[in-house]
Amino acid sequence: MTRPTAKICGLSTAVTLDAAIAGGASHVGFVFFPKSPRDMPPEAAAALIQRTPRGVATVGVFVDPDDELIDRVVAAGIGALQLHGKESPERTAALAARTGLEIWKAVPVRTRADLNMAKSYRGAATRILYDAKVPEGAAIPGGLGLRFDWTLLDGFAHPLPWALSGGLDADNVAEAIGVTQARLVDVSSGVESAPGVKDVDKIARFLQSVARL
Ligand SMILES: O=C(O)c1ccccc1NCC(=O)[C@H](O)[C@H](O)COP(=O)(O)O
Repeated sequence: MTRPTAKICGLSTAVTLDAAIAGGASHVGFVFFPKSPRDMPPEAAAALIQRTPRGVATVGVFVDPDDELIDRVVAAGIGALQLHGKESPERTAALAARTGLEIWKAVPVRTRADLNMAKSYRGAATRILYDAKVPEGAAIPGGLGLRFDWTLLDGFAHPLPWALSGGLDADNVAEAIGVTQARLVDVSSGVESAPGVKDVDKIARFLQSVARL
Protein backbone atom coordinates (compact mmCIF):
# COMPACT_ATOMS: atom_id res chain seq x y z
CA MET A 1 0.00 0.00 0.00
CA THR A 2 1.30 3.50 -0.79
CA ARG A 3 2.29 5.73 2.11
CA PRO A 4 -0.17 8.41 3.17
CA THR A 5 0.37 11.98 2.04
CA ALA A 6 -1.07 15.25 3.27
CA LYS A 7 -2.61 18.46 2.03
CA ILE A 8 -2.20 21.58 4.13
CA CYS A 9 -5.20 23.78 3.34
CA GLY A 10 -5.90 27.47 3.83
CA LEU A 11 -2.35 28.75 3.48
CA SER A 12 -1.95 32.46 2.85
CA THR A 13 1.67 33.39 3.59
CA ALA A 14 5.02 32.46 2.11
CA VAL A 15 6.38 31.42 5.52
CA THR A 16 3.63 28.90 6.18
CA LEU A 17 3.63 27.68 2.58
CA ASP A 18 7.38 27.06 2.90
CA ALA A 19 6.78 25.14 6.15
CA ALA A 20 4.26 22.89 4.40
CA ILE A 21 6.64 22.26 1.52
CA ALA A 22 9.64 21.67 3.79
CA GLY A 23 7.60 19.23 5.89
CA GLY A 24 6.71 17.15 2.84
CA ALA A 25 3.12 18.13 2.02
CA SER A 26 1.96 16.58 -1.25
CA HIS A 27 -0.69 19.27 -1.75
CA VAL A 28 -1.18 22.85 -0.59
CA GLY A 29 -4.54 24.62 -0.56
CA PHE A 30 -5.67 28.21 -0.95
CA VAL A 31 -9.19 29.38 -0.11
CA PHE A 32 -11.19 31.66 -2.39
CA PHE A 33 -14.33 32.38 -0.38
CA PRO A 34 -14.85 35.87 1.09
CA LYS A 35 -16.60 34.66 4.25
CA SER A 36 -13.58 32.55 5.22
CA PRO A 37 -10.81 33.88 7.49
CA ARG A 38 -8.47 32.17 4.99
CA ASP A 39 -9.82 33.91 1.90
CA MET A 40 -7.27 35.44 -0.40
CA PRO A 41 -7.45 37.35 -3.67
CA PRO A 42 -6.45 35.24 -6.68
CA GLU A 43 -3.79 37.78 -7.59
CA ALA A 44 -2.12 37.35 -4.17
CA ALA A 45 -2.38 33.58 -4.43
CA ALA A 46 -0.51 33.73 -7.75
CA ALA A 47 2.75 34.55 -5.94
CA LEU A 48 2.31 31.57 -3.60
CA ILE A 49 1.39 29.26 -6.47
CA GLN A 50 4.53 30.31 -8.34
CA ARG A 51 6.56 29.71 -5.19
CA THR A 52 5.32 26.11 -4.94
CA PRO A 53 7.67 23.54 -6.51
CA ARG A 54 6.38 21.33 -9.33
CA GLY A 55 6.18 18.21 -7.19
CA VAL A 56 3.68 19.78 -4.80
CA ALA A 57 0.13 20.16 -6.13
CA THR A 58 -1.81 23.41 -5.62
CA VAL A 59 -5.53 23.24 -4.90
CA GLY A 60 -8.02 26.13 -4.88
CA VAL A 61 -10.97 25.84 -2.49
CA PHE A 62 -14.31 27.31 -3.64
CA VAL A 63 -17.94 27.51 -2.55
CA ASP A 64 -20.34 27.70 -5.51
CA PRO A 65 -17.91 29.81 -7.53
CA ASP A 66 -18.91 31.73 -10.65
CA ASP A 67 -16.89 31.34 -13.83
CA GLU A 68 -15.24 34.71 -13.39
CA LEU A 69 -13.64 33.70 -10.08
CA ILE A 70 -12.62 30.33 -11.50
CA ASP A 71 -10.99 32.01 -14.49
CA ARG A 72 -9.03 34.40 -12.24
CA VAL A 73 -7.71 31.54 -10.11
CA VAL A 74 -6.89 29.43 -13.17
CA ALA A 75 -5.00 32.44 -14.56
CA ALA A 76 -3.08 32.55 -11.27
CA GLY A 77 -1.80 29.05 -12.12
CA ILE A 78 -3.78 26.80 -9.76
CA GLY A 79 -3.41 23.05 -10.34
CA ALA A 80 -6.74 21.69 -9.09
CA LEU A 81 -10.14 22.89 -7.90
CA GLN A 82 -11.87 21.79 -4.68
CA LEU A 83 -15.61 22.43 -4.58
CA HIS A 84 -17.14 22.86 -1.16
CA GLY A 85 -20.59 24.21 -1.98
CA LYS A 86 -23.73 22.76 -3.53
CA GLU A 87 -22.15 22.26 -6.96
CA SER A 88 -24.15 19.63 -8.86
CA PRO A 89 -22.47 16.82 -10.80
CA GLU A 90 -23.34 18.76 -13.97
CA ARG A 91 -21.70 21.97 -12.70
CA THR A 92 -18.71 19.95 -11.53
CA ALA A 93 -18.33 18.34 -14.96
CA ALA A 94 -18.71 21.74 -16.61
CA LEU A 95 -15.90 23.16 -14.48
CA ALA A 96 -13.71 20.19 -15.36
CA ALA A 97 -14.38 20.80 -19.05
CA ARG A 98 -13.88 24.58 -18.74
CA THR A 99 -10.56 24.36 -16.92
CA GLY A 100 -9.12 20.97 -17.85
CA LEU A 101 -8.08 20.64 -14.21
CA GLU A 102 -8.47 17.93 -11.59
CA ILE A 103 -11.65 18.54 -9.57
CA TRP A 104 -12.18 17.51 -5.96
CA LYS A 105 -15.75 17.45 -4.64
CA ALA A 106 -16.29 17.78 -0.93
CA VAL A 107 -18.91 15.44 0.49
CA PRO A 108 -20.17 16.52 3.92
CA VAL A 109 -20.61 13.55 6.24
CA ARG A 110 -22.61 13.05 9.41
CA THR A 111 -24.32 9.72 8.69
CA ARG A 112 -23.54 6.74 6.48
CA ALA A 113 -26.29 7.79 4.09
CA ASP A 114 -24.37 11.00 3.42
CA LEU A 115 -21.67 8.96 1.68
CA ASN A 116 -24.03 8.09 -1.15
CA MET A 117 -23.67 11.60 -2.54
CA ALA A 118 -20.16 10.64 -3.64
CA LYS A 119 -21.53 8.16 -6.17
CA SER A 120 -23.25 10.85 -8.24
CA TYR A 121 -19.91 12.54 -8.94
CA ARG A 122 -18.45 9.55 -10.78
CA GLY A 123 -17.47 10.87 -14.21
CA ALA A 124 -17.65 14.48 -13.02
CA ALA A 125 -15.07 14.84 -10.22
CA THR A 126 -11.57 13.41 -10.00
CA ARG A 127 -11.54 12.94 -6.24
CA ILE A 128 -13.96 12.98 -3.31
CA LEU A 129 -13.01 14.82 -0.13
CA TYR A 130 -14.96 13.42 2.83
CA ASP A 131 -15.35 16.24 5.34
CA ALA A 132 -17.48 16.74 8.45
CA LYS A 133 -20.93 18.20 7.85
CA VAL A 134 -21.12 21.63 9.49
CA PRO A 135 -24.14 22.78 11.53
CA GLU A 136 -27.05 24.41 9.69
CA GLY A 137 -26.36 28.13 9.28
CA ALA A 138 -22.58 27.90 9.73
CA ALA A 139 -20.81 30.79 7.98
CA ILE A 140 -18.43 28.50 6.12
CA PRO A 141 -18.93 24.88 5.02
CA GLY A 142 -15.44 23.68 5.99
CA GLY A 143 -12.34 24.56 7.95
CA LEU A 144 -14.13 24.49 11.31
CA GLY A 145 -12.15 21.69 12.92
CA LEU A 146 -15.15 19.37 13.08
CA ARG A 147 -14.69 15.64 12.62
CA PHE A 148 -17.09 12.87 11.69
CA ASP A 149 -17.23 9.24 12.76
CA TRP A 150 -14.44 7.73 10.66
CA THR A 151 -15.88 4.22 11.03
CA LEU A 152 -18.71 5.32 8.71
CA LEU A 153 -16.24 4.74 5.86
CA ASP A 154 -15.86 1.05 6.84
CA GLY A 155 -16.76 -1.14 3.88
CA PHE A 156 -17.90 1.77 1.70
CA ALA A 157 -17.19 1.12 -2.00
CA HIS A 158 -15.50 4.40 -2.88
CA PRO A 159 -16.62 5.49 -6.35
CA LEU A 160 -13.54 7.67 -6.89
CA PRO A 161 -10.10 8.31 -5.41
CA TRP A 162 -10.66 10.09 -2.12
CA ALA A 163 -9.16 12.04 0.75
CA LEU A 164 -10.12 12.43 4.41
CA SER A 165 -10.60 15.75 6.19
CA GLY A 166 -12.38 17.30 9.13
CA GLY A 167 -10.95 17.95 12.56
CA LEU A 168 -7.59 16.31 11.93
CA ASP A 169 -4.50 17.34 13.86
CA ALA A 170 -1.06 16.00 14.72
CA ASP A 171 -2.45 13.97 17.62
CA ASN A 172 -5.32 12.20 15.87
CA VAL A 173 -4.19 11.84 12.26
CA ALA A 174 -2.44 8.50 12.79
CA GLU A 175 -5.61 7.04 14.32
CA ALA A 176 -7.71 8.53 11.49
CA ILE A 177 -5.50 6.90 8.88
CA GLY A 178 -5.47 3.64 10.81
CA VAL A 179 -9.27 3.52 10.95
CA THR A 180 -9.99 4.66 7.38
CA GLN A 181 -6.87 3.61 5.47
CA ALA A 182 -6.92 7.07 3.86
CA ARG A 183 -3.98 7.62 1.50
CA LEU A 184 -4.44 11.40 1.50
CA VAL A 185 -5.43 13.56 4.47
CA ASP A 186 -6.35 17.22 4.51
CA VAL A 187 -6.03 19.67 7.40
CA SER A 188 -6.69 23.33 8.01
CA SER A 189 -7.66 24.52 11.49
CA GLY A 190 -5.70 21.69 13.15
CA VAL A 191 -2.49 23.44 12.11
CA GLU A 192 -3.56 26.94 13.18
CA SER A 193 -3.07 29.04 16.31
CA ALA A 194 -6.28 31.02 15.54
CA PRO A 195 -8.81 30.90 12.68
CA GLY A 196 -6.89 31.73 9.51
CA VAL A 197 -3.50 31.91 11.26
CA LYS A 198 -1.35 28.94 10.28
CA ASP A 199 1.33 27.82 12.75
CA VAL A 200 4.62 26.55 11.31
CA ASP A 201 5.28 24.27 14.30
CA LYS A 202 1.84 22.69 14.06
CA ILE A 203 2.31 22.19 10.32
CA ALA A 204 5.64 20.46 10.99
CA ARG A 205 4.16 18.25 13.72
CA PHE A 206 1.20 17.25 11.56
CA LEU A 207 3.42 16.31 8.63
CA GLN A 208 5.76 14.38 10.93
CA SER A 209 2.80 12.40 12.26
CA VAL A 210 1.83 11.45 8.69
CA ALA A 211 5.42 10.71 7.61
CA ARG A 212 5.89 8.26 10.50
CA LEU A 213 3.17 5.95 9.11
O1 LIG B 1 -11.04 26.47 5.28
C1 LIG B 1 -11.93 27.27 4.98
O2 LIG B 1 -11.97 28.41 5.45
C2 LIG B 1 -13.01 26.85 4.06
C3 LIG B 1 -13.98 27.77 3.71
C4 LIG B 1 -14.99 27.41 2.86
C5 LIG B 1 -15.05 26.14 2.37
C6 LIG B 1 -14.10 25.21 2.72
C7 LIG B 1 -13.07 25.56 3.55
N1 LIG B 1 -12.12 24.62 3.93
C8 LIG B 1 -12.10 23.33 3.35
C9 LIG B 1 -10.96 22.48 3.62
O3 LIG B 1 -10.36 21.94 2.71
C10 LIG B 1 -10.58 22.13 5.00
O4 LIG B 1 -9.25 21.72 4.95
C11 LIG B 1 -11.44 21.01 5.51
O5 LIG B 1 -12.75 21.46 5.63
C12 LIG B 1 -10.95 20.55 6.87
O6 LIG B 1 -10.89 21.64 7.75
P1 LIG B 1 -10.45 21.43 9.27
O7 LIG B 1 -11.49 20.60 9.92
O8 LIG B 1 -10.36 22.79 9.83
O9 LIG B 1 -9.11 20.74 9.22
